[in-house]
Amino acid sequence: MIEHTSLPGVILITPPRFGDHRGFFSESWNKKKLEAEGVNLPEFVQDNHSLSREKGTVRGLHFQSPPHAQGKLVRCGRGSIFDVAVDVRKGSPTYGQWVGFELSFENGKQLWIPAGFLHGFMTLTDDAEICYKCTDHYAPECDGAVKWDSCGIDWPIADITPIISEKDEKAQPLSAFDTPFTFEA
Ligand SMILES: Cc1cn([C@H]2C[C@H](O)[C@@H](COP(=O)(O)OP(=O)(O)O[C@H]3O[C@H](C)C(=O)[C@H](O)[C@H]3O)O2)c(=O)[nH]c1=O
Repeated sequence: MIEHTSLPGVILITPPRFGDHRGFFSESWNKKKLEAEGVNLPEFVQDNHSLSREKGTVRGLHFQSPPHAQGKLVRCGRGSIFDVAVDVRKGSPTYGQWVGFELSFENGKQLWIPAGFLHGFMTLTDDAEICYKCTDHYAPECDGAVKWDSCGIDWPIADITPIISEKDEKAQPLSAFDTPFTFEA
């Protein structure tokens, strides 16, 4: 159920599914069971849900700066996405490094992204829905974005002009980004 990634702190979580002739049941979030596997996540205070209608949509790379930095536990409830985390903590030995994974309704995988990492995704199907838990509330004054194609990410659908928001269109490249996060060893 737990897979640590090449970015320490970023974790893949795959809750078990109990299938039967009707379909399946899964506990999509169970604090006690995760802690039993040594995964202690901060308290979640807000759940988000977004739908991206078309394949090739990119949302991100986003963050909220302190004092409202957010950790996120992301899952894909319909369709499929390529979900990405980028380490932007000042002083981190993995600063600027990224990991990306396919999260889908089919594979049931979830990605835990701690505060101090950028988060973004590219949809691999039409009608991709994500549901994600956040460790702090939305704070527009702390909301920020880094240009989706400025971190060397190997996005799975190459040579496309993704569908992105006006905010993401205007985002600054990672090279110009002055991170508000520090690395706590
Ligand atoms: C994030 C957020 C947004 N909003 C409102 C603000 C806008 O009127 C509207 C769309 O917001 P935005 O364009 O920022 O939504 P996304 O592009 O999906 O942004 C999110 O996508 C990336 C991948 C993330 O990880 C963040 O959670 C978040 O930045 O929802 C709220 O009311 N509450 C919220 O928590």
